[in-house]
Amino acid sequence: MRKPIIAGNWKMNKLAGDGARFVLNVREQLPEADKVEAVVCAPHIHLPLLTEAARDFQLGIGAQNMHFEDSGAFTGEVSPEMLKDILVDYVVIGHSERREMFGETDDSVNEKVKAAFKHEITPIVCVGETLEQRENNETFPFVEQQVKAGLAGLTEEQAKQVVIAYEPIWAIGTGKTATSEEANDVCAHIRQVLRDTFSGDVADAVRIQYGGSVKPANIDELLSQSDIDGALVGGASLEEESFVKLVEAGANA
Ligand SMILES: O=C(CO)COP(=O)(O)O
Repeated sequence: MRKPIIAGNWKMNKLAGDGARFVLNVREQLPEADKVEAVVCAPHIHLPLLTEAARDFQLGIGAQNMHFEDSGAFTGEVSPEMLKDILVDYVVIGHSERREMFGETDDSVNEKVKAAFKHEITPIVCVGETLEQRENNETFPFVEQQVKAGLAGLTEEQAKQVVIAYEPIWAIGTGKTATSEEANDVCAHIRQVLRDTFSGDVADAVRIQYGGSVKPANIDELLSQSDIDGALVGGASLEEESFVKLVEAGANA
């Protein structure tokens, strides 16, 4: 049984103090950590306050990006070593907004995934097609190559720990959700790719999240699907009440 993982992606929202208050407020309301993994991915500048607020409590704190080098002349960047130093446990890698707007490529995603493992940070690797690719029936091959390239060179033990977030770009922030069947078909295909590339054990172990306009009203149906093990949530993760509801849905899935 794969433990569901519900992660909020705050994107470029909230001030640090609001973020810390959010963590302090929700931590008592979240369900038992043995039933669900709850994570909040916040802007870098919030992370020290958030990891402090979440200390001794089972709410994971994640970054939304990082560089792959430990240190060096990379003005404006944050390294995996710096994230680990302030007790960050997760990092979102290859979000479509970073691929579209900040030049993230499959190669840089792969470098970052390997760097995350070097520092024992769990990578949440994002994949997903554009509307045009979906309409041209390119979803499966496109997502397949994103998964293969992103996870290239990992050992089986590392691959098992990766979290993959399938986020169809046309469903992000648009209010359009893929139907749960559409989402599940792609997640099942990703699992098949993991089986063919690594092994059945890896395919059985990897958690695959769906992301794109997930909210309390639609999460149950998404999580009831065979190959959807969680959600990566933007807008609906910003309010405490709806974040708690989403995590509760994960615990009941
Ligand atoms: O991009 C997303 C999460 O990473 C999805 O965002 P929304 O939930 O706001 O559609």
